[in-house]
Amino acid sequence: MIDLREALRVYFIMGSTNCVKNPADVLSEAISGGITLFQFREKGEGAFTGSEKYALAHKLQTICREHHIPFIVNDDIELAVAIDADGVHIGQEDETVKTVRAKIGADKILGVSVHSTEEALTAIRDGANYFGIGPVFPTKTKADAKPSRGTTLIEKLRKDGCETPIVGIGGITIENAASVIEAGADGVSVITAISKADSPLEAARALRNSVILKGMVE
Ligand SMILES: Nc1nc(C(F)(F)F)ncc1COP(=O)(O)OP(=O)(O)O
Ligand SMILES: [Mg+2]
Repeated sequence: MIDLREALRVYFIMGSTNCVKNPADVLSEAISGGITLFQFREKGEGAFTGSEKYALAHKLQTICREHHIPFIVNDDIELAVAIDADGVHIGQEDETVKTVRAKIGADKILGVSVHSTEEALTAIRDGANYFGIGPVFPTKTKADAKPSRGTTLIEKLRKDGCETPIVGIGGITIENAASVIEAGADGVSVITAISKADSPLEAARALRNSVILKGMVE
């Protein structure tokens, strides 16, 4: 298993509906800019389905493989298994952690969205490798997002001694990303801040610089 604390640092999440430019070009630029992990999240109005979704997933996975960037699939466990993704990310409304862990096997990455200590404890008990916590700030990207809660839960889990890798999500920008790390997260995840940037490369680079503490991973 890769070192998730490092891999979660600059976590880009995207699907075709989040991009202005060609998704493959956006991902290539984001990788050049220094993202450390990628999540394929093809859902919502106008998203690809079926064979087109598989084709895009395979195309983006190939780009990630060429650059040794782990490729995570959001929600779609069947797709993840079919293309041998590096892992999956699920929320509280998706299949249970226990079921998904059984489907993907022991050495794949399993990320879970958690919104409380109870959800975090259950996720760990059932085999999660990292937590997605948010929305930290208001977001327009996820239509059914819960109200933003700042970094309260991240700070609480760390104060209670939780050592599980955590990535913050929701409305994170180059300007507010450092505060999420200071609160105790190992990384930040973004969609729009990179996918809708004029230069996804520059946006990824700026985001990386804002969260990579000097002297750590350069
Ligand atoms: N996709 C996500 N990725 C992360 C990650 F940790 F990777 F940053 N955290 C949270 C979510 C939200 O996951 P979920 O609650 O299932 O909603 P959706 O399926 O609409 O994304
Ligand atoms: Mg989900």
